[in-house]
Amino acid sequence: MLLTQPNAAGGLGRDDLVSALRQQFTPPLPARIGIAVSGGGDSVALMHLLKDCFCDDPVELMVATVDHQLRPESRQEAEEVAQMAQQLCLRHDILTWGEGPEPTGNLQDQARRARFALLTAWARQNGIPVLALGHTADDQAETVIMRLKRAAGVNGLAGMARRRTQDGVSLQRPLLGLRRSDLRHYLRAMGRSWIEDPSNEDDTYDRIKTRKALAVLEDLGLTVPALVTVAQNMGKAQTALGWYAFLTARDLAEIKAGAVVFELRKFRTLPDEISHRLMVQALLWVSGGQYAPRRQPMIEAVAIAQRGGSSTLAGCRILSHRDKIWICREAATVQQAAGDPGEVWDQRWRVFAGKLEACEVRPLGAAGVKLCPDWRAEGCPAPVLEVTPSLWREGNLMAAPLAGFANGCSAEPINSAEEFFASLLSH
Ligand SMILES: Nc1ncnc2c1ncn2[C@@H]1O[C@H](COP(=O)(O)OP(=O)(O)OP(=O)(O)O)[C@@H](O)[C@H]1O
Repeated sequence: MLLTQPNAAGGLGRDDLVSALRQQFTPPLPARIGIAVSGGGDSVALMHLLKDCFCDDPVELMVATVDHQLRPESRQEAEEVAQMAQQLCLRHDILTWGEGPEPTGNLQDQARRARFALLTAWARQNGIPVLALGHTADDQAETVIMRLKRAAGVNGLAGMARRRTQDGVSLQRPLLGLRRSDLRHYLRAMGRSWIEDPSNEDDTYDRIKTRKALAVLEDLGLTVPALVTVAQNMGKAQTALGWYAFLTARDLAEIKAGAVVFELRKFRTLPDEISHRLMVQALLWVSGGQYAPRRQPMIEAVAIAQRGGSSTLAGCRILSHRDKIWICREAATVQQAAGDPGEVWDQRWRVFAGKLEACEVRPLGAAGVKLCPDWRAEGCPAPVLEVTPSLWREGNLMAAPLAGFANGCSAEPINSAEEFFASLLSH
């Protein structure tokens, strides 16, 4: 829903905004809601409106600001937000980025990823299940334009999700149906201040250029509400495609020895959009990665697999073997993985050593597979077993639970098969 009707004063009134926001939180209400406030107008408005929204409910609001330390004034701005929160009697924390190694590459992207990591870690530490972000309809429209520029598909054009889960925290964007101008109008009317980030005028940023271009496009009728509607329509198409991909996976996919396995004959006949979705989620599930590989390498990898060939992508090996396609870990990525029994190994397995003592968990490797006389009985190609965990003592293979040599040991996957299937519904 996009609220646009102005009141007599030219913008949505406080009550309209509070009621629009309240509708975004359906019962049961969480006991705590975290609010990510940069100090900009949107997130400051979010903080004030949420305070009004939940004044009669047993919901504790807590605020956090990330200090990226990328501008000299960032600390002071974070402290200003702390004061704003204090005036509303809300607890506020400053989370500082930059204590790790010097970032390289795309700084904006890294700052964004670091911000989400810091905010979700803060939420988890404080028992906060829901974290509210201040993205508005204008941000959504800008996102759609920026993704059009990258020739995005359905998922990209669906824009930012109203809700998504990251690291066990529900990230929500309750202002996504509201206009930036209405929020500024509200803040001014209530005599509230916010911080104007000077980079919001900096044309070297894509987003700022897009914001200015949108003002021109409005004259052509390519308005924020129209772009938000496109995002909503694409969101519905995304849900439908996710559902179709899920049902397809139930029909042609299985999980074996930590690998995702597709029936080649059925996989070949799928529409591109569906084979692509299955492959992306298989790669993410196997590698534990968070971001889908780029579109072109993905298209090539799917085409190779459909022709019965093999390739590597995103830390995984895509292997066609007889009538199946196997997506398993790439040997080079696990070669050095070593750990103790009981610990998480390669972020995906936990190996239990039974009565065996003084063993180390390592990949089985090609040499290890040859030491397992019954490996063929497992029905997996050797490269799939090579990257599974096994137990070693002083250079001797003691157990390979996934290659027919359990020796009283077992290996449990950290991510369940159901998580693979469910991931198709949410992407
Ligand atoms: N440094 C930060 N600390 C906490 N939350 C942040 C920070 N930067 C961004 N956010 C969150 O992400 C949302 C969108 O970020 P974006 O960079 O588009 O906003 P902004 O221009 O910094 O400010 P605003 O959205 O508040 O006007 C913000 O509304 C806020 O909820």
